[in-house]
Amino acid sequence: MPPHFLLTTTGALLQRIARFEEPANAVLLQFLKAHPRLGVRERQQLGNAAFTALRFWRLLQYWAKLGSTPQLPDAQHFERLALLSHALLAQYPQQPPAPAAQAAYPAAAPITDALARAVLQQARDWAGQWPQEDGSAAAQQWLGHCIDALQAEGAATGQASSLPLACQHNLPDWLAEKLLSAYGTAHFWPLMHALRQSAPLDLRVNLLAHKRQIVQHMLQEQGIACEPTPHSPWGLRLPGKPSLRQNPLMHNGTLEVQDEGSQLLALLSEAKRGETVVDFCAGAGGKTLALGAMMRDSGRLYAFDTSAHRLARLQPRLQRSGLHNVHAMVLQSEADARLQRLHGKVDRVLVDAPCSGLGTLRRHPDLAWHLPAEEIPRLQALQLRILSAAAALLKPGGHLIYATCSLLPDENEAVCQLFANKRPQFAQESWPPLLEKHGLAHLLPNPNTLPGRTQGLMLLPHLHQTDGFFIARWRKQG
Ligand SMILES: C[S@@+](CC[C@H](N)C(=O)[O-])C[C@H]1O[C@@H](n2cnc3c(N)ncnc32)[C@H](O)[C@@H]1O
Repeated sequence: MPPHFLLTTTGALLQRIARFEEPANAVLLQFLKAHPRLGVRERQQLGNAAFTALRFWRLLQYWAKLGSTPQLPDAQHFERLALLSHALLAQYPQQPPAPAAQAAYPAAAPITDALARAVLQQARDWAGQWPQEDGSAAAQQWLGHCIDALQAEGAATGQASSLPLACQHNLPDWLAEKLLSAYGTAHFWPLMHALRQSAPLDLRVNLLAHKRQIVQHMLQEQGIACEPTPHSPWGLRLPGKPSLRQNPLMHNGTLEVQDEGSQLLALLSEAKRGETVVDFCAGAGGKTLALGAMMRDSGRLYAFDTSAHRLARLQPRLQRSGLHNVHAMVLQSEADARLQRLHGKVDRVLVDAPCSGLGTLRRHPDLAWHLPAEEIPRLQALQLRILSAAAALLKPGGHLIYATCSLLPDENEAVCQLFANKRPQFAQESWPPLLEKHGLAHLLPNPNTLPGRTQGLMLLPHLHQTDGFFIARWRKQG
């Protein structure tokens, strides 16, 4: 049972996160700094409970408010959320089903009434053990009311999951509607299951340093359990998510933290030795480093971004990586006049475009609440502008790779379509042969089951155990 002070502390943290002014990760870090007396285990429990609350935000709000008129004072409301999130944490499976495969996630709402009852009962049992002055009786009464409501609803509907839809998808309505129409129920619910779990810790082995197998042994010798990632030839997955901050393999550039989907995106851009390659939206350089290793530190690799702050974070990583072929440049905008020098000269351009980031909801469950629906058309226009500017750099026969970590067709297929309408000289490359070449043909889901996915490759947490990524490729005709 979490001690009562941990529940009040979790409540205080949730109250800050719920302003949705800053990313939850940043709020958590500030909060932990301000509470130096918390032990290692308590810090971990606090973080896990806060992120669980964010993953089940609407469900927990619904339960916390049930039977409470007038509205509860804030502190009490957030303490209720805290109690429920700790109970959910104890009851909801944190790991993906094994073997993690499409069929393993049911195409049904994640919270069955049986699971809901177990969570509420767990919370009630804990509240029953509190001293009276901590509000034991009131909490038990409220939770009893929630259990009765669940039972009544279940009896009325006769469904395995009788909770309101919003309590099942836990997303803003506009977003749930968009995803449901993009993926259909057959994929929407398995996706919702997968997005409710925390992402694994994936590392990319820098092949300029060592082979993956050797690094796997090195980690295992340090007592760190790891296994090769299912799809990327460079990846290691660490199920226990140990802290690697002090690990020499991170300090000497042998390992970089990188989701397997992001590794695949670099792999499928197929950068080669001696080429001129541009990473147009390089950010802190996650893909740049992988591209540089693929090019074996030869040719020229340009890392562009409009954010000096993000690009600055690439520098120490570059030094560790052993790469010397990278030229970083902060752009004024995608229309920066200095880009003209490269027009028609580049073999390959990767556009890892700024996007809603919804494919990373496992790691950043609060993203959905920071994102206004009106942001999507703005992003789409920016994505199209960047893609068009990037296309101008390519020589005939060159390859353009467009990627987002968004789950929304508006930022993916729609952008490809708009680009294709403007630039008929760019021929879309077909995925099956490309994937086959890399032994990755299994990444393509049956196109009949994923509606409208004709333009790109979609990596999805419930199908591939990666963050959500969209990737499209074109070849500039000569
Ligand atoms: C998805 S992030 C890139 C992540 C990066 N590739 C990595 O692997 O770490 C998108 C990046 O696009 C940058 N960006 C935004 N507007 C841009 C523009 N007009 N031109 C180039 N980059 C831009 C952002 O600063 C951000 O770093």
